[in-house]
Amino acid sequence: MSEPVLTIENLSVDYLVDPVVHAVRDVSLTLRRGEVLGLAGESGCGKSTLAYAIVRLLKPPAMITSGRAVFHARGGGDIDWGDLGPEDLRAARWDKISMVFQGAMNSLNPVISIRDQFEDIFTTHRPAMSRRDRRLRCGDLLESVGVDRGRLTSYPHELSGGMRQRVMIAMAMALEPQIMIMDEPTTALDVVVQREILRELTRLRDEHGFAVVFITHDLPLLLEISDRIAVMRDGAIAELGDAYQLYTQPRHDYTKQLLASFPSLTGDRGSFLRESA
Ligand SMILES: Nc1ncnc2c1ncn2[C@@H]1O[C@H](COP(=O)(O)OP(=O)(O)OP(=O)(O)O)[C@@H](O)[C@H]1O
Repeated sequence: MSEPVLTIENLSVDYLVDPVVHAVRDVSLTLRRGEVLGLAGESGCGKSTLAYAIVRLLKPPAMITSGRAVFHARGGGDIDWGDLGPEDLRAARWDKISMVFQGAMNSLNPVISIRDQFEDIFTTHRPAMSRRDRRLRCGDLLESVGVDRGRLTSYPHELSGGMRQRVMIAMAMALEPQIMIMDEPTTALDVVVQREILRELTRLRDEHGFAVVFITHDLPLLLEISDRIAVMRDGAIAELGDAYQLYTQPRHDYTKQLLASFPSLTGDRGSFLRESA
């Protein structure tokens, strides 16, 4: 069992509306170095709120009412994200933990070339890097997600949705973070493109060893790519376990219900599942 890279302790988030929404309730979990942790659960169960809370990207009326998320640096040393000021948080976000959120591909600025948006990450976070190295690195990163480096001069509208999402993943990897949080990163894409991107992601994870928190309501997909899965219900973790075990021997009634709600899961058992060791 590998060491932890992130520990979430008793995290709770409310939306201060009337009546108050308890979106995340007392969530504790450990993310291990290099693992893919899937977060499953039906719409509205609090998956995105938890993800945003981890990186402190929540805006009012959301409020973290208790708990903390502690990042464990590779060389030792813990960083409690709640202790960071706005500047340190901004710096740590791409560097230590990066994010690809739902519809991220639409967050690319349409009037700025891919290269300029990409290089901006390095000019901001790695100011000492030479222009030549920056360019080289942007091209390498793009190729690592299966996009030709010639595309750097393109504008976002000249790329397909799948390509734009790949660009976002490449950007999220730019500073070699130890954690990537992905909230429905491929939902807007067709199934074939989705598969290709996820295959790339798994390969990149194997190569670079970053941990991934992968959020989707698509349980079959999650079973396929995750090492462990946390099932959320009403803001709390109902069950957390090894993906294969959760599929073959779900303990919680809610997990059983969730599994049963996907017809594809009642077919040929294991046909889409990575065989567990
Ligand atoms: N800005 C907001 N104001 C009030 N309530 C909110 C706000 N954003 C989310 N909520 C509520 O918080 C709860 C958790 O929402 P959240 O988006 O985290 O769930 P989710 O599991 O990610 O859902 P989905 O899969 O649909 O994205 C839901 O009840 C939602 O209605």
